[in-house]
Order: sequence, then C-alpha cells, then structure tokens
Amino acid sequence: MPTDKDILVSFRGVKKTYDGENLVVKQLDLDIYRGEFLTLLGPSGSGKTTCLMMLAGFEFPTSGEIRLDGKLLNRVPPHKRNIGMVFQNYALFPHMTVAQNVGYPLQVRGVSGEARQRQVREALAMVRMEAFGERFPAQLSGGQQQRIALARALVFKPQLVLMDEPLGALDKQLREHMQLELKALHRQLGVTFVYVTHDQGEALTMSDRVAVFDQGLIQQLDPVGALYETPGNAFVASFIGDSNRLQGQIGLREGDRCTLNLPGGHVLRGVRVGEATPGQAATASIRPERMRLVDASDAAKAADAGNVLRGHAAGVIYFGDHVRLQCDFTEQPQCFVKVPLDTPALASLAPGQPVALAFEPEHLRIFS
Ligand SMILES: Nc1ncnc2c1ncn2[C@@H]1O[C@H](COP(=O)(O)OP(=O)(O)OP(=O)(O)O)[C@@H](O)[C@H]1O
Repeated sequence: MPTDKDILVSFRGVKKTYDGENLVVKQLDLDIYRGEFLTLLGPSGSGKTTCLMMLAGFEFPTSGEIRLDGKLLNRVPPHKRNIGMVFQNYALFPHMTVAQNVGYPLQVRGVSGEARQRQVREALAMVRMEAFGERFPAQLSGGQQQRIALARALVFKPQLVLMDEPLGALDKQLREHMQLELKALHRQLGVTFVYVTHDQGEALTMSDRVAVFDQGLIQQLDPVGALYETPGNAFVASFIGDSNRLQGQIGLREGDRCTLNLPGGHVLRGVRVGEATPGQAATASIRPERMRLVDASDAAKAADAGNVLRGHAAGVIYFGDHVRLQCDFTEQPQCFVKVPLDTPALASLAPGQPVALAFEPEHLRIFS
C-alpha cells in the first residue's frame, strides 16, 4: 500500500472553467505516485489535457490545490516546476541542431561548457540518437524527432515528465514501437511519467495505472488489469476493450450479486455494481471472450450453472483463428462473441438461425 511519502503529485478539489460557466474539470482528487507510469485516458474534450496543463503550469485551477512533493504549485510558473514535457506538436527549434535543441533546457538553467555537453550526450544515448547531434530537425524522421523531444524533456533530470499524445503524429507501426521504447525507458529511469491519450490500446500497453476521464471527471482510476476485469461503470466497460451491453431492470438483489430482467423474458444473474434497487433500470456488460456459443442440448445444462441468452445469428465473419459471431436478442443492442473454430455448435451456423450464448454470472457486471 503506497504511503504519503510515495506521493509525488496530489490534486485536491481541483476545478477548472475557461469561460466562467462550464466546468471542464469538475472535481479532481488524484494522487500520483513516485516512479509510476500514469495515463489519463478519455474521449476528446473530457478534460485530460486541461489537467496536464494545470500540472505543467500553463493553466491555473479555478479552485482547489495542486501539490508537487508536498509544495503548493498553484502560482509557481512552468519553468520553476522542474517538469519535463513532450507534446504532439511541441516542435523542436528548426534552426538549432539536435544537440543544441537537447541542450536548450540546460542553457536556460545556466548549465554550460563540458557539463552541458556531457549531459546532452547522455540524454541522446538514452534515446539511442548519439550519432545525430549535428543534424537539424528537418533531417530526421517523425519518430526520430519525437525521440529528440523526449531527450530534451529528460536532459535536466526532471522528477516528473508530462506527455500529451506524443505519438499521435506517427504511423501505427512506429507508434507501437515507440510505446515499447517509452515503457522501457520509464522502467530504466524510474522517473514519474504522466501520459495523456485517447487511445485505450496505448494506455493499456504502457501504464501502471490509468485514470479514465469522461465529462470532466475521473470515472475510474485503477491498474490496467483491474480496469479491464472490473470496470466500475458502463462508460468504462465500453471505453476499455470490447464489451457487449444488455439493458433491463433489476430483479432481485442478494449480497454482491443481483439479477437483471431483460425485456425478452431472460433473467440473468451477475455482479452488482451500484445500488441495484429492484425495478430500477440497469445496464450490464460482458466481454465477448467470456461468452460461449452452445448448442440447444447444452444450453439447458448451462442455464443451471449460469446464464444463457437465446437469440438469432445475425452475421458470421471468419477471422482465421476464430469466428466473430454477431447475435440479435429481443430489444437489445447487437452482441458479438469470438467463437473458436472447433466449437461444435458452429458447424452449420448461418445468419437467421437460433443461437444460445452461455456465460458465468461473475463475468456479467450489472451497473445501476
Ligand atoms: N484554452 C481554452 N479555452 C477555452 N476552452 C478550452 C480551452 N482548452 C480546452 N478547452 C475546452 O475544455 C474542454 C476540455 O478540453 P481538454 O483539451 O482538456 O480535453 P481533452 O480530454 O484533452 O481532449 P483532446 O483529447 O481532444 O485534447 C473542451 O470542451 C475544450 O473545448
């Protein structure tokens, strides 16, 4: 369990409005631990960048407090915060060489001569760009420029590095490669990274913990695995990974479980997330890989052990190693499951035919 000593940054009761009317950050209470890789993930406009900008010092909170190492930051200007930054459009200075770009933060901090040269060499070595010191930014690829931006952010050994969509301009292959590099660099340096993205794959690949933002609020803050396995609400369930949604009414409530009555007559058992007052409207979610296609004779057995949903096949798409089966259920959004190729019930399946999907109650999360 982390203690107060492990906290590098804390946001307390932070709110932000740009126009004096709408709060784009409604209430932010967040502790960032020393050495962690924390990602702020959320759809466009959810307030992630604003939070990062307040931490960097380019925006100020309308109310609340931000502390770095216990010290109140609210009115400390950006260059006094000892924070490194890499942004998608945080361009390198075009008229300076790579070495001059990387040396710039040292220059403004009054580091000169041999000490500056040595630190620039070390920073370039860190991002494996030692051989490029004399080039100009225009003579580098996008990925190389981003490495230099990273070296420039790290050269003065900040205790905290902020990154806002730093890989957004790169193509998919390079982006995935750089994600692994960033993660390795983080492990090697032990510096605290705070990373903003709207790409959930990127967040899951790199982070220790992820704060999922929506509408100016953190919806859930958890390690990557917990976020995927135990989403705290329907938004997080649909934003992280694939999930199927089912809508109905709460039937019975029993401890940490409850039942969901679907309009078509199905009664499903699942994990209760929320109050679950009987009769209340609720949304449930289930990961496609947690559902099994079963044939009619197995469906009765499966229903005794867990849940079975009966509907009709809407589409069958072959993916080489599995089949993606789309299913229609009465008054529900379409669901899909990933069916292994050796599943017996798959043999003669065609669109329009009846299907039965079985799943365990512990994998159905019922949000109310
Ligand atoms: N300087 C500004 N002046 C006025 N409104 C702003 C300003 N910056 C951001 N906003 C508004 O604040 C809200 C949150 O924006 P923010 O950039 O924090 O979201 P985001 O989650 O980072 O989105 P994106 O992924 O698109 O960058 C948006 O509605 C945006 O239009």
